[in-house]
Amino acid sequence: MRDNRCSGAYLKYMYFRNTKLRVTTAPQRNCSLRNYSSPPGDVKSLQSVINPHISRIRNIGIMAHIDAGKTTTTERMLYYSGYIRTLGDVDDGDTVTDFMAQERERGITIQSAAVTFDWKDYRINLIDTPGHVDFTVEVERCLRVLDGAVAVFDASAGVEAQTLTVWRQADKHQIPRICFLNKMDKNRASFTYAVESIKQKLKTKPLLLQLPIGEAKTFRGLVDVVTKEQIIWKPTSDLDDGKNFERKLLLETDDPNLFQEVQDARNTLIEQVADLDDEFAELVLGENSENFDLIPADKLQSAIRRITLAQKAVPVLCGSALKNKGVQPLLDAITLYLPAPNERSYEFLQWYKDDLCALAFKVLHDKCRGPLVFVRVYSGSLKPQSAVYNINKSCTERMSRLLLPFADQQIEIPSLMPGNIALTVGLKQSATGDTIVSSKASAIAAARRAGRDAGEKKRSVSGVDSLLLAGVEIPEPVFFCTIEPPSMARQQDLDNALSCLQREDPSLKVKPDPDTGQTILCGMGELHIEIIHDRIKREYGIETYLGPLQIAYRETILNAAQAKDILDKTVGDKRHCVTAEVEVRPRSGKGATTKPIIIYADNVSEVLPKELQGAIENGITNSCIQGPLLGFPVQDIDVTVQSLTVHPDTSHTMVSACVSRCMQKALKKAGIQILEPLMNLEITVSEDHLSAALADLAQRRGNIQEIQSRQDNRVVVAAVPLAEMMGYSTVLRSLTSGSATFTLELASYQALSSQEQSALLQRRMGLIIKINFNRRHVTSFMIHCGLRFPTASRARIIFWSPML
Ligand SMILES: Nc1nc2c(ncn2[C@@H]2O[C@H](COP(=O)(O)OP(=O)(O)OP(=O)(O)O)[C@@H](O)[C@H]2O)c(=O)[nH]1
Repeated sequence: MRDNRCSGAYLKYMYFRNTKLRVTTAPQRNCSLRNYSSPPGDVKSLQSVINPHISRIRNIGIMAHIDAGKTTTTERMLYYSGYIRTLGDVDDGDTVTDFMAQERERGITIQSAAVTFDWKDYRINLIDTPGHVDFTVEVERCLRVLDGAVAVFDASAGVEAQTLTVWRQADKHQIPRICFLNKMDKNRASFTYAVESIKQKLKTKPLLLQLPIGEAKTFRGLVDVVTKEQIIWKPTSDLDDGKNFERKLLLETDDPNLFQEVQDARNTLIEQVADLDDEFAELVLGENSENFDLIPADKLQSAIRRITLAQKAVPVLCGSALKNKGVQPLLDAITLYLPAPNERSYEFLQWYKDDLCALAFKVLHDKCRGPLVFVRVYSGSLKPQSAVYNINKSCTERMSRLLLPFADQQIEIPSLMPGNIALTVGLKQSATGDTIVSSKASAIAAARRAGRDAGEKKRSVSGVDSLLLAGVEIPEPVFFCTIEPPSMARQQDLDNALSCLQREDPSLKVKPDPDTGQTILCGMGELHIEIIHDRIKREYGIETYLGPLQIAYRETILNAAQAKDILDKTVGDKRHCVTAEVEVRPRSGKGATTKPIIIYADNVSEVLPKELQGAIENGITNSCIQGPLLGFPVQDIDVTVQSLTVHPDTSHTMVSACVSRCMQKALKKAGIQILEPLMNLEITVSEDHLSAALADLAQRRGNIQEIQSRQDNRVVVAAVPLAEMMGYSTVLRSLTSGSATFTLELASYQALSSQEQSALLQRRMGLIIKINFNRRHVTSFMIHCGLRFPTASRARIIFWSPML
């Protein structure tokens, strides 16, 4: 029976043979306490539980389009490995990895969850990642520290929009992968269709290691193409949990058609592998050239492993996680074909030798223990009660404890060796993407080695910069809205809550509105902002008010322009005097970057000290954060600093201020064009509802690019301005009786037409009106109109609105 206690902090004890480990649970999470049993009986000692040999570790992620079955597959893995005694279900909201209240209520994964378990003689550190496009950053930061991944597909849908995104992310981090065609039990599930779509859309070479026995309702098992064994799941009398299956050689007499199919599939696999692996090709061309049946399964498996690690092809398996079929062979394949941490090559490891080098990749906030920082150790070891040095923050921090993660529960451990992932307690400064080493001296020594290396290779790597493990690029948010506490007295609490949430979620941006002083929340999508709002209420007990969701437009310039500015100010007894002259030009080519490219005229660069250059660049960058027309970031501009004269006593702050003012003048002169986010939209809709969906798209300035067939459904691929997509899910649901699904992803920024631009300007600027309100009226007025109010001065409000 499942224990559903929720509440404050508690401790329980886990026994590894005779050693008792303390297990703690994050207190603030609304969780159902799961029944974790002790690890499998063949674990020899505590040491082998905590830090298995590196070759026996698999750090893997589960990634896919939304609803492909990642969490269901993960839950089965935990069950078969013995870490949970009862199977949870996404639809019942009781899986181990979806432990946040919002995840359980909505049946979707929002944050990645790490679990550690053993399968046969291997330690698997697994991260279940979200599939919704609003949480793509969450996927990427996990991929950054993983050595391999399982891409899960809905076998009735093949490759879907978000699969492409996560596949590209895995390509970027060069992660070897296995494909798992899930939902083989579903109506319209098709192994052939899914494989074909992997070939076509992911442009990869699938290696079919299994064939399904039956499809949709008749799906009952698999054939292992490598060993020619059939695997059939047999329900026991009262429990069909998938633990009971039979593996035996497939004989021609069992099923002559299937036998022939498997024979052909094995021959094709051998030819494919021989094409991609020279060592195996020699074997095939030598003594076994006449009869492929004689090629030993282990030789074929080793070659498939080499090919997978080199990312020349991807093994494909299939099953139905929900119907408890195919997960144990998937676990075997993870240990067989995905790399151990020491099989991945990282250039930086040679600079650290045996010193500690770790990457912080995720932060969780625990109300009692403070920030819990997830780290992956690449070299050296981590020990509790020790000091570590954060290279990004240039600070030394003390780590008090080390914990192994089991979703929302953790086990305290005495050390962490290379290749492993764990949680640290006590690191207050470290954030996602920070590189952690043992001491400042160790960082300097590694920087020296890296510098020597760079010199030998004639590359320019500047000292400590080369030591930073690449973090994760955080895309600019596309939505924003104001957020208000219920009363001024709770503003500080709200600020604290937001800063904790920001550390957990680097894609969440919080900034003050320079006009009104209000807090602005910027996020990756409607769902993202909704979840943050909900978390503030549940986890921090603050009922906040959100302004209407607005689009994060961009600004750019139409022409080149020059401007000159003189700043002459005396502060105290010091005279600060700067004269700056800049030219701005639109950048050709599509970059969509808000970072201006800065060039110096020869007469400036010749005499420019480094600190002064920093001040100039600060001024230029700051002026691009808020464009001159509507205050949106300015993108795609080149800047030339044509001249600069600075009085000897002038502070760098004054230089920045003067350059920034000069830039604002130049930008205004150059003429501003507003750019709006253009989204890639993919709608999967039945033939019956296709015309309704297309007619609606036409009214949303949608540009339909392609209509594809996906089994019995149609997939509409279109580009639509984000401004037209507010509340689209409700409209699409009513148009298609809830049968259609869609994904939306930022494609680019496009220029607004002059009419659209002036309509936007009117909407946003309107009239300047002064009103006197008391506090209660302000709040209710704000909810109804969603206008922009200054938090600081409640009584006298100045805002812009065309409505009044
Ligand atoms: N028919 C069928 N349904 C499945 C299977 N696996 C999962 N499902 C269902 O698909 C839905 C989504 O499952 P999840 O495991 O939450 O999928 P997910 O990929 O983790 O979803 P997100 O994390 O929200 O992207 C649930 O209703 C599951 O019950 C399967 O093998 N067959």
